[in-house]
Amino acid sequence: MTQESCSHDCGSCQQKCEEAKKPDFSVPANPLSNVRKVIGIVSGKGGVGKSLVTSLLASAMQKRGSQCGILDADITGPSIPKMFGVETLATANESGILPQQSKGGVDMISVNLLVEDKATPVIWRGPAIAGVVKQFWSDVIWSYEDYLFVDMPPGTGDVPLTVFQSLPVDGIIIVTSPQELVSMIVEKALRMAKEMDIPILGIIENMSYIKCPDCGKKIKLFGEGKTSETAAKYGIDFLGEIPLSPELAALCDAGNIEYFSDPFLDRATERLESLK
Ligand SMILES: Nc1ncnc2c1ncn2[C@@H]1O[C@H](COP(=O)(O)OP(=O)(O)OP(=O)(O)O)[C@@H](O)[C@H]1O
Repeated sequence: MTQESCSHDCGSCQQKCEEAKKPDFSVPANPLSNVRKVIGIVSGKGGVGKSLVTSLLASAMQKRGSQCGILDADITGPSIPKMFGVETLATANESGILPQQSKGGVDMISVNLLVEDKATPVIWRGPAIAGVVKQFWSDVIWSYEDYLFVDMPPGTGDVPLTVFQSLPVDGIIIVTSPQELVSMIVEKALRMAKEMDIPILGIIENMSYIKCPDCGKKIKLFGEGKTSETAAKYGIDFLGEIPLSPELAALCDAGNIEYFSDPFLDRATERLESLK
C-alpha cells in the first residue's frame, strides 16, 4: 500500500508499517471520578498473597495520609471486603456506583459488595468477567483517590489484559512466594509490562519466613527465596518481604487487616510516594 492510498485503519491492515497505531481499548472513567495513580498488583499464580499485599499497601498508604481505593478485579475469587470486614453492599445513584469504605477510610468495590449471598459462585465466561472489571472503572464513582490499587486475578489471562488495556495503569507490583519459579514469573511480567508500556514498580515476596515465637529467629520454611536475587538480575526494585504470620492470618480472618502495622512494606510505600 502506498502512503497516498493509506486509509489509516491500522486494525484491518496487514502492512507492518512504522506508523501503525496500536488499537486504543481505553475505557473512560466515571465523569465524577478523580484518580491520581492506578497501581496493578499481579502474581504468577493464585494463593501467594496478592490480595493480602493489596490490602496492606492500601492500608499503609492510607495511614500515611493518602486517600486509597481498591478495585477488586479478582471477580471469581473476591477477598478484599472480607479482609477489611466490609459487609454492607455498595449502593448506586443516577451517576454511578458508590464504593464502600473500610473503617480506616479505604474505598473499595468488589463483586462481593454487589451480591447478597457471598457464597453464590460467579460462573461467567472471560468476556463477561472482563466487562465487569471495565464497569468497576467506568461506572464506579471514585470521587477522589490518590492511589487506586487493582487486585488482579493471577496470571496473564483475559482480565489482567483487560485491565492493562482499559485502565490507565501507572505501574505494577509483582507478588511472589519463595516456592515459586520467580525468574519465569518475573520474565513474563517484564514482557507483558513492556508490551503494554507499563512500568514495573517492584516485587514483594510474601511468606518469606516465620519468626520463632521464643527466640525471634527467622526460619526460612521454603529455603532461601530467590526473589531479591532475581529482582537484581532484571533491574527491578525488591520492595520487601512479608513473613508467614499467624497474627496476619487472624487479622485477615477477622476483617481487621488495617490494624496490622509492621515496617515490612516501608520500601514499597516509599516507592509509591515517589510517583506523586
Ligand atoms: N504472610 C501471610 N501470613 C499469614 N497468612 C497469609 C499470608 N499471606 C497470605 N495469607 C493467607 O493466605 C490466604 C490467601 O491469600 P490471598 O487471598 O492474599 O492470596 P491471593 O494471591 O490473592 O489468592 P488468589 O489469587 O487465589 O485470590 C489468605 O487467607 C490469607 O489470609
